[in-house]
Amino acid sequence: MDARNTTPDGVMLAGHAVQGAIVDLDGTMIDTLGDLHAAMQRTMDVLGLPAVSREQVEHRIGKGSEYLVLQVLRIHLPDEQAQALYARALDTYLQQYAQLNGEFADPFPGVVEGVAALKAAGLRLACATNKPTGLARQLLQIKGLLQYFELVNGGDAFPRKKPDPMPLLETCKQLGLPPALVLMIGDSQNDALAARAAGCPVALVTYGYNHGEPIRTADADAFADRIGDLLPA
Ligand SMILES: O=C(O)COP(=O)(O)O
Ligand SMILES: [Mg+2]
Repeated sequence: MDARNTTPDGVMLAGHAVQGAIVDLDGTMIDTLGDLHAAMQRTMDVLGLPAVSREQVEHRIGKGSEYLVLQVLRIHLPDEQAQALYARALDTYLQQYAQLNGEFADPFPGVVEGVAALKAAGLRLACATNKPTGLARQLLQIKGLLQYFELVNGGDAFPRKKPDPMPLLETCKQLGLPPALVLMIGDSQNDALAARAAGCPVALVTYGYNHGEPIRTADADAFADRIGDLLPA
């Protein structure tokens, strides 16, 4: 640990002395819009439904695959028909996604260096995403990020997803750290709400997907243009 940036309680990040960080995946570490759009478009093709735009997908990222698929169906279909098609659409989407995972996705600028710097500063790192765990682990591995994380918990890891605090509380338990000592780093108000409810400090990156809303409207302890900016210079 760099002595300038540390206190007896941990590393100073976003105004809090912390010993660990939980990092979100989509929109925070990796720009997955290309993957999610391609998987969703292929799903629409299989189902014989009209095209879906990148923006329509972008505004529905962050609450898990189930939410994305149902909300995209609802763009074109009345609710009853969307519900009736949902199980088949989700199944198709997950199959299509598994076939292209990582092909149209890349880490955002500064992410690999930033995550490495958090680790080098002595922080315990976990990833908590609403994406299914298997796809998340595979994507982090492909992009050279898996090695930095002790734990990866996806949207299927617990009964409830972010913005519920459960994934963060359970991840803190697995790390063996109290939530107040674990910084949540995310890109959406989902992450901020989950963190506040769990009692974790929270920092938000400014470049991700926030359901089409300006990110600075979310309640956070810090905002960062790059993950590495969270660490004192
Ligand atoms: O909506 C998803 O599938 C993933 O979103 P997250 O990685 O930002 O939690
Ligand atoms: Mg996200």
